[in-house]
Amino acid sequence: MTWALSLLLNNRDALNKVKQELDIHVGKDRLLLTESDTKNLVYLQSVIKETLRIYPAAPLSVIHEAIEDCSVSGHHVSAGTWLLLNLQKIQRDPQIWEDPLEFRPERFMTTHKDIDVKGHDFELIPFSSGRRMCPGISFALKILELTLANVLHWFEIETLSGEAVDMREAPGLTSPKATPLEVKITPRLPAFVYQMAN
Ligand code: HEM
Repeated sequence: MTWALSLLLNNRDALNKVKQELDIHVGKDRLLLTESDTKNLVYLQSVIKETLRIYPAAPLSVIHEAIEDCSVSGHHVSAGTWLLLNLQKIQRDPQIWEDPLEFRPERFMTTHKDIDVKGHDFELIPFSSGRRMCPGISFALKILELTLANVLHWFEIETLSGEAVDMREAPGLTSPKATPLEVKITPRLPAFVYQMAN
């Protein structure tokens, strides 16, 4: 959530496209979005994929142990070896992704429109892949979509100083930001919509 909001604040064109999509598919006369709304928000879904590509919540997988001798890209791996996947490195690999550090949700509507995060496309595996991949994937994606969509529907969001968000990462198991994201929020919808919800 934090990285998605930070990326959108630093990429106002993308933020405006999300808002346009919300205006078209939800409108400004209703507050709460539900799951049936989010399926129409294809640009927002691309924003989430692109965020999980550049800033996967877990940059490294959990430790896996080879149960038998095997070979990975020509490297011999003995049974019992502990293996970690560097998911972030794969997802930022310039041999696979053009301008990998650029935030371009449009990739997932054009050149990479058939790539998803469900563990089948090995260039994008923020939830890892295979039998031990993240069991929380469906829950995480739904909650991300719903929360991000609702927050961006309800509020105009700006940085406090109007300056770009500091995108430095801190070391950690879960991709923390080096500095907290601080934003100012103001209502985006007409007052009666918030009053109806009380
Ligand atoms: C955007 C959100 C999330 C991301 C990107 C994510 C990513 C991951 C990754 C990469 C792994 C390691 C898998 C492997 O090494 O093969 C993992 C494991 C796991 N995740 Fe998630 N996760 C997320 C949210 C969640 C949620 C919401 C839950 C629970 C409700 C959850 C529960 C777990 C569990 C239990 C494991 C360990 C699975 C095992 O070792 O068998 N995750 N997750």
